[in-house]
Amino acid sequence: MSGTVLDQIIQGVRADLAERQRSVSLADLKTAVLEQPAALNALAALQQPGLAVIAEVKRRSPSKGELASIADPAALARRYAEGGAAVVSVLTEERRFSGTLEDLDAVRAAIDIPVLRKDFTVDAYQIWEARAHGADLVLLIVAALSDQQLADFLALTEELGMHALVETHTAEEVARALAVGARIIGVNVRNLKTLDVDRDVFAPLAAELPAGLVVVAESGVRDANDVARYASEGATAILVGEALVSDSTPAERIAEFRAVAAQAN
Ligand SMILES: O=C(O)c1ccccc1NCC(=O)[C@H](O)[C@H](O)COP(=O)(O)O
Repeated sequence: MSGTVLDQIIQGVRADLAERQRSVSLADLKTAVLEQPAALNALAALQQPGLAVIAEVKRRSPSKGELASIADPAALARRYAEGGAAVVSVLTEERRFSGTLEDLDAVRAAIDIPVLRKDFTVDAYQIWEARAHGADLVLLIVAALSDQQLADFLALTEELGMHALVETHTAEEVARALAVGARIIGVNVRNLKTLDVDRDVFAPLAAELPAGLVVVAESGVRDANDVARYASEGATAILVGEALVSDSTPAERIAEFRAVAAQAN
């Protein structure tokens, strides 16, 4: 298989997507969307005072392999919500992350805070699918999309009453996210093309972002020191996977992260 890690992931995502498209038509998804309650306001949840925590349900990853078995994603999501998470992120990519749309359904049914469908969005079908499964927020990775796709997918997301976490990793990607009017911008310190994690990536990119946006520091949060650092560098939210799924008391960890950030500012 050739190309970057991101290219390889997307190749698998497209193959799995084609399979789902064969079994569930877009028309059926649109009907399912009509039957869903309105999306929760993830933007408002992320704008509440204090550092917002997006807590991720993540079983495995290309960089670390197996992280946690997570037999009951709903139970984990409830613990995240009890700890004060603003949003729960559910990885639904199957090949590399062992996530499923069933995980999304289970989490959606278990909590009443916004849910992020975390996947590699390359087709509008996935946005309809996210809403049909109760998601309030979708991920748009700038590196994986053209400017036109980014604008179209953001517009569709908002038409469906959801919000988008628009993920960047470079100054050029930040400029592209701003150009389409993204209001929730993530800076992923993990380079999805190489898997390198470099926490120094966050501060200069966060400094480019105008006040009033939700600025999410994504990846590489190991402990309270990392949280304090991201908060002092301008993060208004953090997205945490590994540190929470490998902790026996994730609710307490989230509460600790929020308390630490309050002191850092
Ligand atoms: O986590 C990976 O190895 C990974 C590899 C390739 C593409 C995406 C990847 N992760 C997605 C994420 O952005 C993270 O799950 C998320 O930011 C949480 O990261 P962490 O707290 O470091 O688990």
